[in-house]
Amino acid sequence: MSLTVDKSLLNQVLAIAEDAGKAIMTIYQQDDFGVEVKGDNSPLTAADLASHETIVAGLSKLTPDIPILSEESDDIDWPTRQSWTQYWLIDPLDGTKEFIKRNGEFTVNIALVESGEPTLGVVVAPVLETAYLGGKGLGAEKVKDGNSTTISSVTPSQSDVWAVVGSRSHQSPEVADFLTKLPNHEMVAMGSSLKICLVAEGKAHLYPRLGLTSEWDTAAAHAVVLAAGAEMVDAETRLPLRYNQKESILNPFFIAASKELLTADLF
Ligand SMILES: Nc1ncnc2c1ncn2[C@@H]1O[C@H](COP(=O)(O)O)[C@@H](OP(=O)(O)O)[C@H]1O
Ligand SMILES: [Mg+2]
Repeated sequence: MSLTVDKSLLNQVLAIAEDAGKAIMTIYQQDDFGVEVKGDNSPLTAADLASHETIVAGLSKLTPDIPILSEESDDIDWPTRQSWTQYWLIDPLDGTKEFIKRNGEFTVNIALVESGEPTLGVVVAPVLETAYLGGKGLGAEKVKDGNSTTISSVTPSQSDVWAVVGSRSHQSPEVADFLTKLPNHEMVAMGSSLKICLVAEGKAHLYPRLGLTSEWDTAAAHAVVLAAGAEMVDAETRLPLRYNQKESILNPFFIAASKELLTADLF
């Protein structure tokens, strides 16, 4: 069965992501949630797992034939993944470090990837009560307090101070070096996929991620930013970021910005 990306599918996926957000909030509100350290040294909480279970149950019911790759069930070999033309790529709790710090800057990410391209994405920030949605041919929107607004990326004019967004918990020397080459700019620190969403809604002009991420960290917000008129490119080749093209699940270093800014050859 092949899925059609439409408004109805987007809303059904939003409902699943919101349910996952509720499961996370039940744990967020507890005085003491346990934190484990995973094999890759990253933190894991009961909230990551509760969100994972909720999303897998919801998507399996919605689309029983479409495979799911989650940060919390990533043990699927490359020959199997390589055969997928359509799959759900999810990060049940992106920004686990921000969750543990209780600063609200974490998200639930659900993306549909088709032939390497993220064609539908939902990013929910449960504490901020905000959702970002986007789909190919559907545009991008932000839903806050039940109100939906259309969002689009913005290109800075020559006199604008560029708003550049970067990770709150994972800085890199490469980003520090990159910033020295930019025109007048200010840096905003933010956790999780919210950085890409800030580019999608025009609150940030540029997000240089010159550090490691995995494909589930970016796919959902990537679909939103594409629908908002921006792009995410490999920082070296400047080609659009693609998914499920290789055995490693790691993304190359990348840059997110409006298409116009990326083609202006200013950095
Ligand atoms: N060295 C590394 N290798 C792979 N992914 C990394 C990484 N350092 C950070 N990340 C990813 O960056 C995400 C957090 O992004 P940010 O720093 O922008 O808030 C983490 O998501 P999780 O919180 O889902 O594990 C983690 O997957
Ligand atoms: Mg993540």
